Amino acid sequence: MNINKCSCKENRPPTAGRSGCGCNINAPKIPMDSFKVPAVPVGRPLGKVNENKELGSQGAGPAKNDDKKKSWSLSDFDLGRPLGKGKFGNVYLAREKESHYVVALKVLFKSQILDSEIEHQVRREVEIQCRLRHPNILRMYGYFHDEKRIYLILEYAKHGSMYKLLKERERFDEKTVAIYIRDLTKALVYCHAKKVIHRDIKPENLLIGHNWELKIADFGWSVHSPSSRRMTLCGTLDYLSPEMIEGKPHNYAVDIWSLGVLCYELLVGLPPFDAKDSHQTYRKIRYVIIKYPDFISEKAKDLMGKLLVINPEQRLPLINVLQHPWITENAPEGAQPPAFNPEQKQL
Ligand SMILES: Nc1ncnc2c1ncn2[C@@H]1O[C@H](COP(=O)(O)OP(=O)(O)OP(=O)(O)O)[C@@H](O)[C@H]1O
Repeated sequence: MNINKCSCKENRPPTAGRSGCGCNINAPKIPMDSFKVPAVPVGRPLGKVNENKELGSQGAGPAKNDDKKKSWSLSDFDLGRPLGKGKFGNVYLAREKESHYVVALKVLFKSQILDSEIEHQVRREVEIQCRLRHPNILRMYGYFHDEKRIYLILEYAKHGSMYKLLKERERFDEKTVAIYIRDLTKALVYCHAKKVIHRDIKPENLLIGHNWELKIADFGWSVHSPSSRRMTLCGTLDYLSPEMIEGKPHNYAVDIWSLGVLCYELLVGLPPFDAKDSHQTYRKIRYVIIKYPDFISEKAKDLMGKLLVINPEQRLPLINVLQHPWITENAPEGAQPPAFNPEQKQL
């Protein structure tokens, strides 16, 4: 096991509040110019974006009516306020000029991507996310690039990241978590049916949409299965499965493990294997040492206990997660996540 600094140049900084690289140094390199879209001049179009004009998260997205114009460019969009800062660039609210469709434009700097040797990761994120269509998966409508930047045209998730919401709320009640877990499970069933393993499910990679629904984002670490790709690890291991931290081959079951970790973190406010250093976390994951606070119900513990199982073959299949009594009782079909407002009391 390598839980020290990884030898790759990725140097993925820890996410606020935890670390967790899981870089993949063995993935094939794909040159930047494989983004075969004509370069467009960089110019910052002016214009005020009214985010309430969003067409809704289930809309078809911005469409190109003009057949002659095969690709997007920055001049197709009015840029609005920054939505957040990522490791390799920023995300802006934007509106497609013709359709007035509101999107999030993720701007990545090519120089940083090349320096960090993560072209393969960006390319994989684009290839995989563009193909997926599910109400609980953030849509990627397309991409374009210019000399210095790559632009990803993403569905706009109005309520930002799950990580931020969890920090504000500290933890969620069981009904809310059951709805998030039900929806995430459905999205993972869909991904796995398309032979995509996400491999990086955690609150930082989940966004909250217009109707407070959960959306899986960030497919940078996902792979098509079967895959011979391995992950080299560095940083904190919070969401990684026992087989991953031990560098063993892994499959779809890694997403089932992280579903269990997520369920715990959303209910408790801290991940189950949280410890003062990564060696302690490693030991806790390896022997599945979990302490449940008194306020966690028996049924919730039962579900988490069936997900957080060392042997990947013995983890509860996703389809059975949807039939588990904790899910069916707390998140019956049609139950939607609650709307939160900052004045609402925490639990
Ligand atoms: N589609 C979106 N809609 C709304 N807000 C978004 C969207 N995408 C990103 N954001 C906001 O921008 C922040 C940074 O996003 P970004 O994906 O660049 O971060 P990141 O986790 O560092 O990504 P990566 O790991 O891919 O570099 C998010 O935490 C979120 O608050």
